[in-house]
Amino acid sequence: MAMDQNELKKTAAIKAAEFVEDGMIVGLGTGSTVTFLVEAIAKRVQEEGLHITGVATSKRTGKQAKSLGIPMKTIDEVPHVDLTIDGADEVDKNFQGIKGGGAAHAFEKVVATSSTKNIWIVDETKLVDTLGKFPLPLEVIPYGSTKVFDRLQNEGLNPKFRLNDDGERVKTHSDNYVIDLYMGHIDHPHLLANWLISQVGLLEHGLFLDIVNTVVVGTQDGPKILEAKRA
Ligand SMILES: O=C[C@H](O)[C@H](O)[C@H](O)COP(=O)(O)O
Repeated sequence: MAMDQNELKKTAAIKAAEFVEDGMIVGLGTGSTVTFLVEAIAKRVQEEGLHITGVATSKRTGKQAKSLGIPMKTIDEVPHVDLTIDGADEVDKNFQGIKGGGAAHAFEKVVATSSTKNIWIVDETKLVDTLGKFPLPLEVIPYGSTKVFDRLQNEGLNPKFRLNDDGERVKTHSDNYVIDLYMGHIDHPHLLANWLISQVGLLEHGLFLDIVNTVVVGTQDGPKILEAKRA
């Protein structure tokens, strides 16, 4: 019987947990795939006596990891991170990706860019030829956010403030808004990333470029480890 998306995510997460080694400081991403990862790492901590320190990228991940007995520190309390494992919303053939479906991309990028190695865990439906079908998340400070929004609209980037089920604007952990760009396809991710990050008031975007060299993909034939051929 075919595995559903959640089962595929779980197989990728369990496989990726094998990359964690004794003594490591491990960045733990955010999202449904990472929930399986945290369970798998916690199992190794409990059953194998694996000693690690976790660094969470969201309150949700931190709470889960702590409750399962993984010793945790904040990103500001550790000198560096050895390995970060996180989910992603889209990954292209060059291992460039979109993250932030759960609005955690700013914290995730802080941890990822402090990490010696980064691994993504995804199910096979997230592998794409061109990024951008998944709306690109931005984190924008509330002050002047309509000005940022207007600029994005004038550039034809099709922005929408992200709303919760009550119709209110979604807030990140830093109390900022999320604007999603409904672009359909992103032909030049680096150019777009550079333009976005130069916009005042726009704190961070969900393009994660040249960050990951290993992707563990949950497929119907089992988890597959993809390695980028990057210098
Ligand atoms: O902000 C959320 C993160 O970037 C997630 O890693 C991403 O959205 C993937 O989430 P999920 O594993 O739930 O599909």
